Amino acid sequence: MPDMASSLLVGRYQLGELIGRGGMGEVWQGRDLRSGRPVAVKMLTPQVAQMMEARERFAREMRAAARIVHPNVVTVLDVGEHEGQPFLVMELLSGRSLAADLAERGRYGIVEACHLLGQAAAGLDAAHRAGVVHRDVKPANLHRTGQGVLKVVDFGVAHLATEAARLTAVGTVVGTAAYLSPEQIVGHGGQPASDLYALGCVGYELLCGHPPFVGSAPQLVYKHLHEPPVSPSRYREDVPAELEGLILALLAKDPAARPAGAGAALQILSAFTQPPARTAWPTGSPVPPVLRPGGARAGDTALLNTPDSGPRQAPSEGRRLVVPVAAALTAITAAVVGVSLLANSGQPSAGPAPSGMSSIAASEEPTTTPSTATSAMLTPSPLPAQSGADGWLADFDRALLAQQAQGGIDPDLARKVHEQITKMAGNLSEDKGRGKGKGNQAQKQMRGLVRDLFEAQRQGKLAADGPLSTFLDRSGLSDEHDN
Ligand SMILES: Nc1ncnc2c1ncn2[C@@H]1O[C@H](COP(=O)(O)OP(=O)(O)OP(=O)(O)O)[C@@H](O)[C@H]1O
Repeated sequence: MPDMASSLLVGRYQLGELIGRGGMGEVWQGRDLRSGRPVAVKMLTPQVAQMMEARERFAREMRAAARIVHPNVVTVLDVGEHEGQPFLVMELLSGRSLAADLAERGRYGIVEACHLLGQAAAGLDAAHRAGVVHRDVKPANLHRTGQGVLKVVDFGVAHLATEAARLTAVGTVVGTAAYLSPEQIVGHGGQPASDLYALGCVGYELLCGHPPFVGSAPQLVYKHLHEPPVSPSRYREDVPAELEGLILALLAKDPAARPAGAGAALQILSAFTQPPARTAWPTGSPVPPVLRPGGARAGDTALLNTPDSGPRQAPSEGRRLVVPVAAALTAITAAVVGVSLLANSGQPSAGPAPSGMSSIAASEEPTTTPSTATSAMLTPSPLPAQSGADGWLADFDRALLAQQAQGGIDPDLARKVHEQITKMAGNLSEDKGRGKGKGNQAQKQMRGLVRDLFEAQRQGKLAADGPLSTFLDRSGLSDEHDN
């Protein structure tokens, strides 16, 4: 590959240092001279470019990827060609990939693994809802930023080489084939369920320190197709049975037997994570977070209090799951059915919204700003580091998804809130890139959104119990709202 250092792409993107190399190309630090924004630029190798069935397809996939605006998905900013070499421009991430993290740490504690996996599931859920399938979910494509936010990267790039080519290409096969679903191996991949299988492989690796199947490429192919995975609890006995059930369900050979969607997986994972670490409003607001009287806190329960104190002895061969996979699947299905029933019945809606109701809860179309009348009740304070707000929004969205999976929120309201969150995340990301934070405006929007949800709670559109309601209570804004 030609040395691209200091190159100027399409008169706009100035390349700096090389960040790293992968099978498809190189990733460079860069700067968008038009906006001044620091960016990451992925240059595809000429070989990969030649393997592309059509350049229009690459551009089409990248445009699709650019539509996914979510705190757990890297933002794609632009796509182009430099002297015949395709490139894509992304937000520049701090931190490192989970692959690099895993290489150093070996494996994760239960709560941390679920937290990371939950973020990956949230990002994939957003992509699938936007009609985009990743096709190459693996630790190298899950980036953990310096602020601890996980971002799914490399959407839509995997199609550039066919699965068959990737299976035979020396050097690329082992890393990728370890996460390849059975249906991708036989050439029927490219559906959301394939991403769920790969997510299961990643979850397994986070918990056990290695993916479910290891070996040479032909061995991996055989095992993915025919061999049942060894239960994670055989490698570490502190894996809760329900979590093990989820991982094994994700690894089902038959795509139809996997959880119905990434959102369903997220719901199960949420049960194992600490109450979000950043549920407190990220402003350093003088108002302390409101904790529910008697509410459980991270580490209070034996279930959550699972410090990872290094390798443990494998439990005996005879160990059985306390909750079998079928039960976990039933729980997942029930959650999903619950959501669709809710959508049909329109519950828990409490009838038409009164005219003075907030924009989100009452209007058909989502709006970017909350109604000013009640926003004025909340006193905005300056936003902190925008990275803090990123994480807060990611937690917010996870809590929303978990609440939705429980059927505790009006589906229409959930959709609008999700749109608001993704819009705010996009605004924050853009502001950060331009180096000029619209902190006050973003903060106003977030406060307005919280206020709208308290209003929705009063109207019966949001259940008072559940992950989102707990998140709101702990936002530290509830007593501002009550005043
Ligand atoms: N937007 C980004 N900001 C910062 N670093 C990034 C970004 N995207 C990718 N990287 C990093 O660049 C390096 C190379 O990434 P790349 O996607 O080319 O390779 P890979 O994912 O390791 O392998 P492959 O492309 O074969 O799947 C990795 O270390 C990755 O973490």
